[in-house]
Amino acid sequence: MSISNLRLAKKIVCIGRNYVDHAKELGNAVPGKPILFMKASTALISEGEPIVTPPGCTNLHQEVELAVVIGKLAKNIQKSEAMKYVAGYTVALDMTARDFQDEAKKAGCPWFLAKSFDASCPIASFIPADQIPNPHDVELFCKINGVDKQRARTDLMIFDVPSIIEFTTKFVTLEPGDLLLTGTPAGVCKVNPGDEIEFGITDKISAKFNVK
Ligand SMILES: O=C(O)/C=C/C(=O)CC(=O)C(=O)O
Ligand SMILES: [Mg+2]
Repeated sequence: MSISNLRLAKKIVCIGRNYVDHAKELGNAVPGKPILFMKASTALISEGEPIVTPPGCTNLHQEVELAVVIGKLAKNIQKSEAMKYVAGYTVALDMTARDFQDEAKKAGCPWFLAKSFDASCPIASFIPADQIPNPHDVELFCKINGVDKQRARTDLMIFDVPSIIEFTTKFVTLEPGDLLLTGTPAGVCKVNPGDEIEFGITDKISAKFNVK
């Protein structure tokens, strides 16, 4: 497989509540260890395809996130070795049906439908690792209809990329092409059909998607 074809990812592993301000804006405690969940690969969409509101959802949120692209098979990887397994990066939206998630949280049920519905993971293009020497020194942004909603530097992550890889690969083998979404900063909000969402890594990449 070609690592740069992000649509070939087998798994999309996501980290939740990885920025203090985002954990707080949703009234959550700051986690002591990474919170992991997954999106199906059928969640991936590329520019030109619409973000489709899932049936019955009345509170669809955008979450801009730095995404790490895994370059080689990774199992039980120590933090000190972790960056050798990173082929590159992209930027993604972790689209979230917040009403489904709130309902699932209240019932103590999984977030699967809230997070993994079709078209819930719009992605930009691949950036090779050498073009981002330090993934904790970039700025993420997200605009809705041209208005800034999210803008934050990735040094605000609670768990950095090597810590996430070490923690994840204790439990789950990561395969070439898999995507690791590293959590969203503050500023998530309701998006509506007809909205245009533009997001990216400042001075590196951006992408635009429309909500249907
Ligand atoms: O705990 C919640 O209410 C919501 C958490 C998330 O949706 C977590 C993320 O996906 C994130 O922080 O990026
Ligand atoms: Mg997220």
